[in-house]
Amino acid sequence: MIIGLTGGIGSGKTTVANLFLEFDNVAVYFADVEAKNLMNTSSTIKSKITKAFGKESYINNQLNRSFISNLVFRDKDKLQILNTIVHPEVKKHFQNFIINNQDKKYIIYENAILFESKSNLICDFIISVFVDVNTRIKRVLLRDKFTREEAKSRIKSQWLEDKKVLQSNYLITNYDISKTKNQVKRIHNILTKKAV
Ligand SMILES: CC(C)(COP(=O)(O)OP(=O)(O)OC[C@H]1O[C@@H](n2cnc3c(N)ncnc32)[C@H](O)[C@@H]1O)[C@@H](O)C(=O)NCCC(=O)NCCS
Ligand SMILES: Nc1ncnc2c1ncn2[C@@H]1O[C@H](COP(=O)(O)OP(=O)(O)OP(=O)(O)O)[C@@H](O)[C@H]1O
Repeated sequence: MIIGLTGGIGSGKTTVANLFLEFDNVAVYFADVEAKNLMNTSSTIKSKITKAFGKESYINNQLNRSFISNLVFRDKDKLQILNTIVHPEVKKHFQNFIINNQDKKYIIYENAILFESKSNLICDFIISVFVDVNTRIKRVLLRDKFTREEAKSRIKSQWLEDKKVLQSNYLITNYDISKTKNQVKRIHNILTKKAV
């Protein structure tokens, strides 16, 4: 059983995904982490990115993230090009992860842009993590070196939260972390029964 776990930047998906990782028999795939690894290791992705965005895309064989983010979060067409290069490879990589984790009760697929990349289509159920946009911006500014404008430009490149929540099966509101943990336990109990 594949469970999509999504939410906009700074909503707390990774925090929630790590809570699911504490249960036995649950595997978690962190799509953004794997995408970043693949962008540095896959020769297919590297040559396509270099062709699309130029040689400056890589420094010492590592993705030049500030260069790419300055391009793609200001220009929807460029973001679309990047997504078209990266996402098919992530999807292939995830298929292998599924094969290697067939013994698990269920697999959590954590992805900031689950709906935007149409990865919701491979999920049996979807969980959205939600906090209001001002809280998200505050948390992102605390966590990253982003400016407020950089955080906002990423938010603009993602779907509105309402649209995601309406298409989700479960909602986790992530303010007080102890309440978040209770919601995770409740959903885990439901999913464990469904997986039998
Ligand atoms: C564009 C890149 C190089 C910018 O790197 P940078 O270090 O500045 O930001 P970082 O990776 O920490 O991303 C911050 C947040 O931006 C959002 N974000 C990342 N990629 C995307 C995207 N393709 N579309 C919309 N939002 C995105 C996520 O909420 C993410 O947590 C990087 O985000 C990237 O490699 N993105 C492509 C991989 C991808 O699509 N990941 C999303 C899930 S597969
Ligand atoms: N309930 C909470 N209370 C306070 N801070 C929190 C809470 N949940 C998460 N955070 C913090 O908020 C920040 C964003 O959380 P997290 O990295 O889990 O979000 P995310 O949705 O995965 O973001 P991104 O899309 O950018 O990867 C982190 O610094 C995290 O420690």
